[in-house]
Amino acid sequence: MSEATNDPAAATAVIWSNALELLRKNSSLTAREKGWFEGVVPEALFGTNIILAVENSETQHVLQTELNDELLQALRIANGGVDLFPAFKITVRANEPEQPVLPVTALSEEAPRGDTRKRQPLPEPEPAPEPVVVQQTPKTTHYDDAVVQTFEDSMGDDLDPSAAAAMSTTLGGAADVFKGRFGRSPQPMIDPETHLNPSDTFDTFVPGDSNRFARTVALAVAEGGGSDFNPLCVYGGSGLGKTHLLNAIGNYSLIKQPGARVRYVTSEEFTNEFIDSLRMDAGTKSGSSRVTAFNRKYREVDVLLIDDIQFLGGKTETLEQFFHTFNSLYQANKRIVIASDVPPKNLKDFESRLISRFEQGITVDVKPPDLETRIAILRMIASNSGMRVPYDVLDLIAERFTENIRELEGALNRVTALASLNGQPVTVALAEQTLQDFFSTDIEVKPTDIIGRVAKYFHLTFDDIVGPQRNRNITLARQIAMYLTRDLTSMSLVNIGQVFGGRDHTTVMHNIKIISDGMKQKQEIYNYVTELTVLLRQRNNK
Ligand SMILES: Nc1ncnc2c1ncn2[C@@H]1O[C@H](COP(=O)(O)OP(=O)(O)OP(=O)(O)O)[C@@H](O)[C@H]1O
Repeated sequence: MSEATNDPAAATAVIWSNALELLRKNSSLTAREKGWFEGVVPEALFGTNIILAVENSETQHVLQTELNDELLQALRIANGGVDLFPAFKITVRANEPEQPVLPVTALSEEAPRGDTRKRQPLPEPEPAPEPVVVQQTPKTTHYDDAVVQTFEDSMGDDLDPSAAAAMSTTLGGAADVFKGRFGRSPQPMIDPETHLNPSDTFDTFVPGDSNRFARTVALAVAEGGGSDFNPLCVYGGSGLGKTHLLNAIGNYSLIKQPGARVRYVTSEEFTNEFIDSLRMDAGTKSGSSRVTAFNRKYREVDVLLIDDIQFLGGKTETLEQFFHTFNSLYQANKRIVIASDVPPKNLKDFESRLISRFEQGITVDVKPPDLETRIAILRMIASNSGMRVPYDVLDLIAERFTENIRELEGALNRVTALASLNGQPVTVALAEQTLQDFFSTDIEVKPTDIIGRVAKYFHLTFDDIVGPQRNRNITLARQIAMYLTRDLTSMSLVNIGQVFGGRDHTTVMHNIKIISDGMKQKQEIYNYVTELTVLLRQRNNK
């Protein structure tokens, strides 16, 4: 990878460990072939060369001939897409018993062909380097014009203009604050064509031990790298960065190949679009024109990124459709990336033919981040938000929220919101006070509880919150309910949209952002969210 670190030894070790991991997962190599790489020790980087120490001339010969292509490919990917050539050095170790013994490999009980010498133990893992980011050329597209919105603009998605104006009045100076003190508020927009979120890039994805391999492979896929990674399946728990990685692949693919047809879709959207196409065709005499259009839309992309695939389980017709879409893209060498909450083999109610196709490529996981990574993520978010947050506050949040990065973000947002409202600096005491109700993160809250509780709080009905009405109070209540649903449950944006009367996930995202920003600007918004959170937590504690 092109991960820069000031320590050349650490950089060499990181590149080799990523390359080795890729070679271990390379399905075109047998276990015996993979064994040849296990005793290799990376020594140094010199320009475009990496010095690899091997134990004997036979290993060197095999790596330079039979396994040369695979080695070069892995090194190039691990080096961030830049060619890196191996230079071999044979190390003869004193005290090495000469008698032939079976090799020790991390992968297999089989010995690599012809290797009869004892293998060197694997090098001690290097300490994790400081998180660094891949330098990515900023994308200059129409987002640049679209991202900037005033507070009134930002109310627009779910409000008519008069209601927006009224709302702005109710919120007092909020609109002015948005335009004034904080300048123009950046509001990332989902690209209508690709459905990508331009904020989710490799630049903003902090690497750590929990996700480093997933990120390396994702970057390789975005670079257009090896067919061994097709399809790429990313799995892991909620809020650990799967959606972020999918978007990063899409965004980076567009940088590498500006004309590429990239499409991000959740499995719910895929299902809904398919059902709509069937329903619309049923009402016409024009044969299967809508289904044909649906097929064309998904079978003519260069990169298909499909999120939350687990939700397709048991949907027989949609799965059948997806199977054909998958085959058509796969055969045309188009890239397919899939995210799910479980590894492919554990996907429920999926036919084995589809699971085996998923397993043809590479499967990587994202795990809960360790403390250092959580701190690095919080530092990045804080620095991007422009708020001054002392490191001890970030450390405190990182220590308390361990399982889910979305919760980390939510906690930091609450702390900075309160500080901003009160014009106070962010301190550990303030963070302790703000977060005391949120430290227990294992309480399950249902979206219907949230909607019911928010409705009652604002003297409205459940139907008002999920219905189409756009008057001021209802809109605010609905936005707060959406924010709380995202904050207190692990539901995806698409699922939240469905619960809230079938709204689009971009509308949900937009409304959540309004409340997240509003909490920093307006005391009553902050109070509503805080009081409702406490009420919901108490209610669910009983
Ligand atoms: N390594 C990371 N660096 C920076 N931000 C991250 C990282 N991982 C996740 N995030 C952020 O955490 C939040 C949750 O991540 P994301 O939505 O990608 O999770 P997910 O695994 O897709 O969750 P779900 O399964 O619930 O949809 C996002 O705002 C994302 O940008």
